[in-house]
Amino acid sequence: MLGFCLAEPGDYVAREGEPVDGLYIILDGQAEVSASANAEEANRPDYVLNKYDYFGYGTNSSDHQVNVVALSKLTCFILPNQYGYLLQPKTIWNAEETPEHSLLEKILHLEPLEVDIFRGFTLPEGPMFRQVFGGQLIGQALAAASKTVDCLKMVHSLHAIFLVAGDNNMPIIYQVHRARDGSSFATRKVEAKQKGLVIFTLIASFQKEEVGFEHQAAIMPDVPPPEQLLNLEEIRERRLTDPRFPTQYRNLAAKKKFTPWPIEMRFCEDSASQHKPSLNYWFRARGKLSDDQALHRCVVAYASDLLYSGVSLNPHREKGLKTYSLSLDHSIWFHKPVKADDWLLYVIESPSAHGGRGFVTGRMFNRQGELIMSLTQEALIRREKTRGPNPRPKL
Ligand SMILES: CCCCC/C=C\C/C=C\CCCCCCCC(=O)SCCNC(=O)CCNC(=O)[C@H](O)C(C)(C)COP(=O)(O)OP(=O)(O)OC[C@H]1O[C@@H](n2cnc3c(N)ncnc32)[C@H](O)[C@@H]1OP(=O)(O)O
Repeated sequence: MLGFCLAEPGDYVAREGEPVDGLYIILDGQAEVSASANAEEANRPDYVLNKYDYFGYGTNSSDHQVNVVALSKLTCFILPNQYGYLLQPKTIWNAEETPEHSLLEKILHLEPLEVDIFRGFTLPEGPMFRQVFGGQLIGQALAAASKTVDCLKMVHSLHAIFLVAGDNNMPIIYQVHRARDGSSFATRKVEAKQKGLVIFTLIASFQKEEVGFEHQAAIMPDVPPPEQLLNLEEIRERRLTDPRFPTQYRNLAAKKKFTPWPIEMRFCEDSASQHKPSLNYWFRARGKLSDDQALHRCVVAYASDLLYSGVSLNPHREKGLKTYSLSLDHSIWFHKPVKADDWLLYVIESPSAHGGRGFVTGRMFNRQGELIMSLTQEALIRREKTRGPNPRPKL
């Protein structure tokens, strides 16, 4: 528990050699630090601690190295040792390969190259498409922007444009431009480059927590809870073993290289509703994510592009149809804090498809029915041109 310490003049607040039990912050009064009498320390002058000075947790030793004695009536706030981690500088993702850590932290990990310049990679363990996955660009660019913003400010909106298909086989350089740092808001522009060419841009706005007007008009649809639904891998498993599918189809499907996505998804409707221009599914990050809101926002941003624009193709799906689809732009508004390793319901609708472009809107709710995020995207949706193997990225 957090606590306070009240001391009278002459009281010892810390004694040399006794275990450090927390970080003490002086809220009122003065205290004197007196060094021990050993030879080396004896020459060190005593000094006085004033309001907002602190001592205790964070020194290199688990025992006090000095005495701290109240010079006047003293009030200290105590942050116990178990909360010391709050004072540690946090990376917004963890690249360490611990089995329980989410692959997403590795995917979103960036190497700092220079001030405001970072390098990201496309990992073979992650979902791989013919070009760099749009969600990866959004997540990594947001991670780069977040690293340059005061940690009290959180992203509340972002707008991204996909200019050129990225090459999975080369690193991506993220250059952050600090557009503005205000007292409540900060704005960042990020350019993602490969071979010197800008392939993607992001503009993101960050805000300090603020109390204000509140309402929520959006209502979470009534859908089964995730525990009652199958995930993508289970659906695939069923298809492989379901005798109603032709053996040839099952054999082909079994031969296809299959890498589970770092995002687990559970679909609320069965395949009969696949022709509706809408889709509801629960999703969450696989594995454990570090407790860092900036990271959780990067993770949902990443996940938000996985099964999204495809919904605008739903009414047009027919046997043998091969489509060519690419995200063109993507916007997100974060209304409330998000926990990406807990279930979120993604409610997607496509109000329009026209002129080779499909438009989708999305809302994400947490299990309590709170609207956490709103999203929009436009994507190129065409019939696939018949041609040779996958076209090479245009870099
Ligand atoms: C309910 C249960 C559901 C279960 C679902 C289960 C599984 C689902 C499985 C998978 C889903 C995966 C979903 C992943 C979604 C991923 C979304 C993305 O990540 S998209 C990546 C991000 N976006 C981009 O990279 C776009 C970057 N921008 C561009 O590439 C360009 O700006 C452009 C949009 C292409 C426009 O460029 P340009 O003006 O030059 O356009 P062109 O029309 O000239 O085309 C250029 C070039 O594109 C190729 N192309 C175009 N049209 C077609 C087509 N119809 N067929 C094939 N290829 C096409 C082609 O190379 C063109 O070059 P060329 O002129 O030589 O023909």
